[in-house]
Amino acid sequence: MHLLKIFQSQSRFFYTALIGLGLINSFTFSVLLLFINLTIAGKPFPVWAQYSWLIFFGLLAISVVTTKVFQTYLVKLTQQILYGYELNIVDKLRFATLSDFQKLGSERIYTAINDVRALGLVPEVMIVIVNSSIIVICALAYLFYTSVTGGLCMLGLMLGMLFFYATRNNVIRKNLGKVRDLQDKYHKYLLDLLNGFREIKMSSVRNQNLFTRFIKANRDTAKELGQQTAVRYLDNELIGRYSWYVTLGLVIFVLPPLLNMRMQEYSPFIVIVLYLMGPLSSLVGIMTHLNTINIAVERIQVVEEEISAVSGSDRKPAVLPRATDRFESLVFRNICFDYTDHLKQKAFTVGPISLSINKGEIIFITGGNGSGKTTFMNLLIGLYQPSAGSIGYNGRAVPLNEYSTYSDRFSAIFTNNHLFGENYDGFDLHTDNDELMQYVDMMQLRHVLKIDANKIDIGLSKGQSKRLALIYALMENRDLFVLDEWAAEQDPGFRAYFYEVILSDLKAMGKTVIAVTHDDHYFHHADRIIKFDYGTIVNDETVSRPMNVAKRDKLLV
Ligand SMILES: Nc1ncnc2c1ncn2[C@@H]1O[C@H](COP(=O)(O)OP(=O)(O)OP(=O)(O)O)[C@@H](O)[C@H]1O
Repeated sequence: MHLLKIFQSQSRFFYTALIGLGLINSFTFSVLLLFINLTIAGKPFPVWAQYSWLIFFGLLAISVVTTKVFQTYLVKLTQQILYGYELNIVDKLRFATLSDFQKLGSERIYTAINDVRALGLVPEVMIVIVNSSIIVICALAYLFYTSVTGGLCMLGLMLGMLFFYATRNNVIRKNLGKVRDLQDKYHKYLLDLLNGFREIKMSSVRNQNLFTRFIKANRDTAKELGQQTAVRYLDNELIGRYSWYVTLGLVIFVLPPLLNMRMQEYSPFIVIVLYLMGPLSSLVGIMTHLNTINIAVERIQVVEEEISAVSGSDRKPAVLPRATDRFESLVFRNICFDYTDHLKQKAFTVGPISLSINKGEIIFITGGNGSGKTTFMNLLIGLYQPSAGSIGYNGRAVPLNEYSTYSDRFSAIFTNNHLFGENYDGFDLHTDNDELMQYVDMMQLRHVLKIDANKIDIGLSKGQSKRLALIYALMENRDLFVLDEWAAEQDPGFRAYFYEVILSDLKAMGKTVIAVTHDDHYFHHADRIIKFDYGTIVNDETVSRPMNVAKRDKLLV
């Protein structure tokens, strides 16, 4: 039923079209049945008997055309829903906060998008269900018209079969649900294998355990359940088909003596039993697909609701406005962020943090492992929303619904930065772009980067990929640079060049840089050093930065 509501919500003509198809086909199938029985009984068609062949083929043509029109409408509607769901999930996802996205888990998103594909089965399933059910109803009605007792017998038999199938189908659905849960976990293990390939290769125990205890165990259980389900389905089909032959036998051998019927009276029963065989087996056969669709719809809904809840679509601006004002100052007022465990209990709190950052400052963030540096950076750039406190940008408090535009003020390079395979930023990536080539030279990558067709090849070492990320950051032309251990992967020569040349160049360009670093050897190149411990700032001091021009010139050679 839920599926029907989804279709109606997408097209207000859906129920009308469904009822239209139902009425036309009910009429067609009833008349066809009447034709068959009258022919067997040797009676003429009650109206326009001389044109009966025309009526027969005319009705068939109407039914084919109606079904074809409905089918095409349904296919279009299904594809619209299918692609709509896909885009909707991705669209909502991009407005989720980072912490909510991390809680959701990427494997859930992958499987939800896979589930959406199951909706492609809807047109076939719906046409079979509508047409087969109409034939069954028409045949039953005709039987009642012929003989109430016979009709009651047949109805009783069908209800019995329906109960039998419904009970068996419950078990099948539960099994399919379990298979689907196993699929979620399987995706998770696969992501571990693909993302942690190096780590897997480095431990034969880990390698073996991942395969045997997780992937293989998961697939074995799924296979077992899959086999049970397939056997049950086939048993259903087999039982359905043969019980119908048994019904035919009862109609031929038991019904006539029991009800004292003559051949002319019970021949309609035989015709109807034969007439129903095809639709009934189609209905039983389509149950597999129907179950798959229902499970997929349930799962998509759950994931969609979860994504809706975290995406804050109410906070989503229709069009993201670009940040145009230049940076002057930023103030953190008692900002806190709570990490919660699976019971929603506070596990770790970063904050309260109060500080101010002014234009042109070079700030180094230091502190031991787990002291809260990354969390602070994520709060600073608006990826995490604080649980308490407020951020002031250029003297104005930033409301939650402006976080996405607030984030637009920063160019951030994370510890595990990701370079995109496509030019999503729309940069001008051609060798005749002087600005680009100036930054390429600044990063000493002129002979390393392959710049071609408005793209830059991303097959680079970690250090080089961070340099390319800095080129992109420069091309974004934002005022605030946030770098998380950027220099850690650079060779000693380039690291020195970064602290001694690049940072001062950024400052000269009017940039404000906030960088997490452990390179205490270069701390004197900062204007300020902020130290974190146990989630709070324990030291915030201004440093004087000596200008060593001779050394700078040497590094630039
Ligand atoms: N996703 C998370 N879920 C729960 N707690 C977390 C999560 N991420 C971080 N924490 C907690 O927050 C604390 C601070 O983490 P954070 O990553 O900000 O520290 P850090 O100083 O950047 O550490 P490192 O230098 O090791 O990256 C950690 O000690 C941890 O207890």
